[in-house]
Amino acid sequence: MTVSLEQLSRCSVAVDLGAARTRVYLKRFGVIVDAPSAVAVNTRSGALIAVGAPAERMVGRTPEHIRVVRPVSGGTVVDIDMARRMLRALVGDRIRRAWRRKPMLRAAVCIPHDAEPLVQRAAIETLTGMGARRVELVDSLIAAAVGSGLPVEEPEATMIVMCGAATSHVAVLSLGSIVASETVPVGGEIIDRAVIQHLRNQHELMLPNQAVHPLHLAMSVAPPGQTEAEVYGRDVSTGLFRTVNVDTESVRAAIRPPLTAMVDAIRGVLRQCQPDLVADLADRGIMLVGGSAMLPGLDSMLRQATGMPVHVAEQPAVCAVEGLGAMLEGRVRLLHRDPLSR
Ligand SMILES: Nc1ncnc2c1ncn2[C@@H]1O[C@H](COP(=O)(O)OP(=O)(O)OP(=O)(O)O)[C@@H](O)[C@H]1O
Repeated sequence: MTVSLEQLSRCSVAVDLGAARTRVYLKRFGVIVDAPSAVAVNTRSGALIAVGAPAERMVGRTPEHIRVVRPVSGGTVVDIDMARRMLRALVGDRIRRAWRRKPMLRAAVCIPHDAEPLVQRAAIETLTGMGARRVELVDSLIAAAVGSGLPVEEPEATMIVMCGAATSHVAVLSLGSIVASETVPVGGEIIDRAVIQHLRNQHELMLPNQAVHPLHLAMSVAPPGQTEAEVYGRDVSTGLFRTVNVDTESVRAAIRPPLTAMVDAIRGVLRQCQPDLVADLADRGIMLVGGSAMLPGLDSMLRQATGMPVHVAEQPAVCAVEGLGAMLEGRVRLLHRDPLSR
């Protein structure tokens, strides 16, 4: 997977198809889509009922003939037809009209660092099926590093930890390329499951999926000293609705075990690096990107476990698509002329 900045500057659309969210950047407009990667379908007629946020709100609330489908899993398009229908509905008229006017339209897509050829093919087919004549693939780690403002083109090591929904990637970059990397199957979904399990064990409460995010938010905005958050759910034995006050410290403790895999991956990547690179990283530290980077306390936990400075990107969730967009707009300069390679 190699693509030059010149090839990217000819693209007009950048797409990041994630397990949790789909993001689209339109040249000269910026991010025009940032929506859940979810589609609600009528299983009898095959008709699309809702896409994005309205489809996600239906999860767990659908009658038998409606199914909420997620066409992307772990950064891989698993249902190409549904992914195309979802993208078409999300981008709306703006891109569809541009696509019709300019049939030679090129698109750039973020692709997971370790993507197999079949995964690459699925991403390309999704976009060509929508009318793109050429699709450029860019490593999502490089795109996110650019989007988070890391000086990827410098002869200096930078470390990025991309915390997604299904997976997290740890990588060290230097001179526009990835020097060392590891992927762990830990992301927001596993963390949410650990929270749900904790409430079931400690409070005999079945927490609805939609209530996990407000709990994260309550933990992040809790004033110092306030250690409780109110959550609602279904009582395991009576089946009735009830609310409980949850000790946020115990929730933090419950999510620590899955996060240790992330720390192990950081250590593994450091072991693969030359001492000069590790010395750069000791100064510059780790940049956290991806939606799960917003998990309250993740940065301090990683700081404590690694002894390195840890920073969260300004807009961690959209770093990859913003970085790819910056490449399309020609806002990225590389000191060397090599293609952006893995
Ligand atoms: N404020 C927040 N606090 C904690 N977690 C959050 C927050 N906002 C989003 N998340 C989590 O971030 C995850 C989504 O991250 P992101 O948008 O980077 O995923 P994605 O790119 O779709 O996934 P992947 O890279 O795995 O394909 C979800 O699991 C969500 O629960």
